[in-house]
Amino acid sequence: MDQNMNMIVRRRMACVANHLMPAGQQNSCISVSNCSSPMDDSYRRTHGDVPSHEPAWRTVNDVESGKEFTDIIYEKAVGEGIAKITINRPDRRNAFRPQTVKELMRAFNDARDDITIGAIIFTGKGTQAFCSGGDQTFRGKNGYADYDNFGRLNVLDLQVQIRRLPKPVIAMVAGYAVGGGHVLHMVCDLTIAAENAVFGQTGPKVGSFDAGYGASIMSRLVGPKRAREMWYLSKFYTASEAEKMGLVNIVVPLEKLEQETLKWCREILRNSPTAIRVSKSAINAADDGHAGLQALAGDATLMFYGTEEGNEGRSSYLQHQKPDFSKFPRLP
Ligand SMILES: CC(C)(COP(=O)(O)OP(=O)(O)OC[C@H]1O[C@@H](n2cnc3c(N)ncnc32)[C@H](O)[C@@H]1OP(=O)(O)O)[C@@H](O)C(=O)NCCC(=O)NCCSC(=O)c1cc(O)c2ccccc2c1O
Repeated sequence: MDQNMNMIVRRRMACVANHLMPAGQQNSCISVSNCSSPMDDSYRRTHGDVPSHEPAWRTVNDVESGKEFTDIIYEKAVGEGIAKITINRPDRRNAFRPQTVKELMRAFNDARDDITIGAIIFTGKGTQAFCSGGDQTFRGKNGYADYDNFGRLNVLDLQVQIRRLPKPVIAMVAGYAVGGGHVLHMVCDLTIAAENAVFGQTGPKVGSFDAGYGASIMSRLVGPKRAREMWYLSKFYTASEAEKMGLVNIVVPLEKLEQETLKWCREILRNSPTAIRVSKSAINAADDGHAGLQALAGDATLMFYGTEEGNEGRSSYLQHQKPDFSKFPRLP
């Protein structure tokens, strides 16, 4: 066996051994990219490597106003199914105010509705922060208020939107992902972190807490003991600590962050969109209760409408005829 083959076999065995270990005991130093990239299986030979070119980004305006967004940048990669949504308040470490959240929701909604988009990157402008949570200068007695005389906690709606969005949302994190910004990366499907990323909750330090997804999804990701630690102590964690805790998928050098994130997006885009859509709703289903079941069940209906059996019912109804369901097998 030549040296190259030897290495491939050792990596494959390490991956398999790691996969068979009980959850929580896996060797976290074997990163997914190390597992998948050097493989020389038939799929890889057929499909080749994931392209690594820089995409041409096209800026998308706010559909509601027809003008440029003020607090975010919304882009789509020309000819590829990738959207990128960037919080653009770097001087405040990308803290969000209600306007930021409203713009984010409109961009995510557009990316959901655009059937050419299959993966959405969510990030922050610059290298110092992904997002530092709610902008405390806008915080009042009943939430965050900018252009209104009343407060709101509209980031909670954004969290739900990302969780239910039937396409993968990938958090691309450089610098701080703290407070409400930490919750935002946790609700994303995947997190790709730069080596300079810093993770943590800050709420208890500034008189706040997120007792919704900020607690429940975190507890699922890192386990209840760690979740308590993160909230009670409000410590910060390095990217490599976060990777070991299961908070992030991979850590890469800062200069490779976007390249790696695009690679993951392109890898996803090579796969079946329906399989990915149903995987997302299935992974969320049990934790999300009725809302989770509804998303998964909606996927089943969506697919059923495309079948002959589904169409038999619809067309018979429209033609005022009895449907003939006898021609469809009652499968075991
Ligand atoms: C993120 C930091 C650790 C970065 O520290 P660093 O030293 O690098 O930078 P500075 O601290 O000097 O920051 C530069 C500049 O930005 C301002 N800034 C940073 N973050 C915020 C912020 N969140 N709000 C307002 N302003 C911010 C900072 O003041 C500086 O400005 P100057 O004018 O002074 O130069 C560090 O910045 C930091 O710890 N930031 C605060 C993090 C934080 O506590 N966030 C809020 C947590 S609460 C929250 O996010 C939240 C929001 C919600 O909407 C909720 C809804 C429902 C339930 C719960 C919610 C919730 O908890």
